[in-house]
Amino acid sequence: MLSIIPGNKISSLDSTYIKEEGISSWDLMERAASAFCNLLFEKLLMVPDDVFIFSGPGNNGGDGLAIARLLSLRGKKVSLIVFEQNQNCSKDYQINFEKLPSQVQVFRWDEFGFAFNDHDLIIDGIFGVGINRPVEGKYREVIEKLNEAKGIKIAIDIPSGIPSDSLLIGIAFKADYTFTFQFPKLALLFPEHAEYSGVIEVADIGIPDHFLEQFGENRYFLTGDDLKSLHLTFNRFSHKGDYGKVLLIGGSKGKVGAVLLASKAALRTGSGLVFALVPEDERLILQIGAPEVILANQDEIKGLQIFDALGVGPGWGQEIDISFYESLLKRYHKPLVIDADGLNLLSAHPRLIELVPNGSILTPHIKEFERMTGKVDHHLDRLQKARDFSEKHNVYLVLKGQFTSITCPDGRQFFNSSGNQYMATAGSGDVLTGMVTSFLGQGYPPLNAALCAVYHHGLAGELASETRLRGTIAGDIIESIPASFLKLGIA
Ligand SMILES: NC(=O)C1=CN([C@@H]2O[C@H](COP(=O)(O)OP(=O)(O)OC[C@H]3O[C@@H](n4cnc5c(N)ncnc54)[C@H](O)[C@@H]3O)[C@@H](O)[C@H]2O)[C@H](O)CC1
Ligand SMILES: [K+]
Repeated sequence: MLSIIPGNKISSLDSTYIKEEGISSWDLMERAASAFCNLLFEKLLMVPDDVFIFSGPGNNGGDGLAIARLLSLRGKKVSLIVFEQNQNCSKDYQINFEKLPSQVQVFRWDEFGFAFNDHDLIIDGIFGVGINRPVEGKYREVIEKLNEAKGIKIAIDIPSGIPSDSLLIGIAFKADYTFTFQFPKLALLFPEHAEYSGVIEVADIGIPDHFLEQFGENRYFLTGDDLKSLHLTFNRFSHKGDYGKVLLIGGSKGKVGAVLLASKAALRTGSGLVFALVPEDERLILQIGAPEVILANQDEIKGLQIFDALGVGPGWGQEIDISFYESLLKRYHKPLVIDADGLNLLSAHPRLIELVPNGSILTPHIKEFERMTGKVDHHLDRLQKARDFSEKHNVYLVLKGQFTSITCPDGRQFFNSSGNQYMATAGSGDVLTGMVTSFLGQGYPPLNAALCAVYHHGLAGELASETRLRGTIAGDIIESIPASFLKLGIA
């Protein structure tokens, strides 16, 4: 799995890697530049003919120079805008400057006119992960102009101004796309930086995962390549029991739809038997909405251990009999999934959190999370609080949002790459609850259940929204779950 390396370790990673590979730092920069160009032609339907590249004094600027050469050789009209005298720039910057073809027009930043068209391509190679202070002076002036400019904007590695692992102070380049090298830098995953990063694409520069791992700090980026090995395999001799028996508990007047969505999602994720416990008056709605779901009776609720997994909380409301919740937590000893009001009730009755079985999976959105842990200042703070909470209570924490994070009791943190903005729709979280519960009930270890559910949920959302865009609803995500399995080749 792709490790996320903190910015201050990237130069030791580079130097150790190039030594081991027997290549030069220039070779690695060349790989980076050509990976960037390949992504450019892959991701943009039409690569503009007029390209403007802004190169700062470090290796991010050096990448810009190499990209200028490669794009010029591919017939683009490239203008290069520089800030410093060559002798004040990094070694590989200087080498690449010497290699520029004569067709590339070079401007000093203060000689350049800043007149762009809609179809121009602007590439930001001003600063990368080596930024060490807020952007001021000429750099600020240029970035402000670029942020106002027309054209398609792409950041090399990270938008200039964003520090690799912490919160932006001051200004930064606002990119439509960020092509980041080998792994996403942590700060690209912060919601505070969404308007700067644009669409994030990872450009593979050939450093193997096991090598990255040595420099990482237990943070990983979850991609489709990781998924297959996390799945259990079933065959034609498998019977209903193998696919697990799960129980979803929730629903209240007007909110039984949440349990309906979670139950259907559990069925589509492969659960053999899905039971639901909803208030007496809501049973009929559930049964009509999903005939495949079995309504749980009192005996089943008494003997909870017959269930392989429980999903608690969707649409539950805050008015439930808290002693029932308490007895549920006392009587069920396997990991369970807690969402929505199940979490809000834990915040309102903190003594209950001590009863949550070890290894349970809690799936809060940002507001629910704050109710559990107190006020959060920014995403980095949130990620730290997630680690503290998971460790203290021995639970897995799935923090929902763009790049949903999954935090383990041992501190490992995984960031999901699938999903899109169209999934921010009512009931989407209930679908996820049903999916996690389903995987848990099928016998997946809690971490794998969380990782598989989160990734498939995102991919199903992407597939559902292909034709429905902003009209995508939670039910569409459920219907696309099988297509997500199919896409990853999982039987
Ligand atoms: N393995 C990889 O990921 C590779 C990354 N590459 C690229 O290299 C950059 C990082 O390069 P580095 O030289 O370390 O830093 P920068 O280019 O970001 O800039 C450092 C440069 O800028 C000065 N500086 C820093 N902050 C400021 C500021 N606010 N104002 C003015 N000047 C500032 C600093 O003093 C230095 O002179 C990485 O992002 C990738 O793009 C390689 O290509 C190889 C593979
Ligand atoms: K940059």
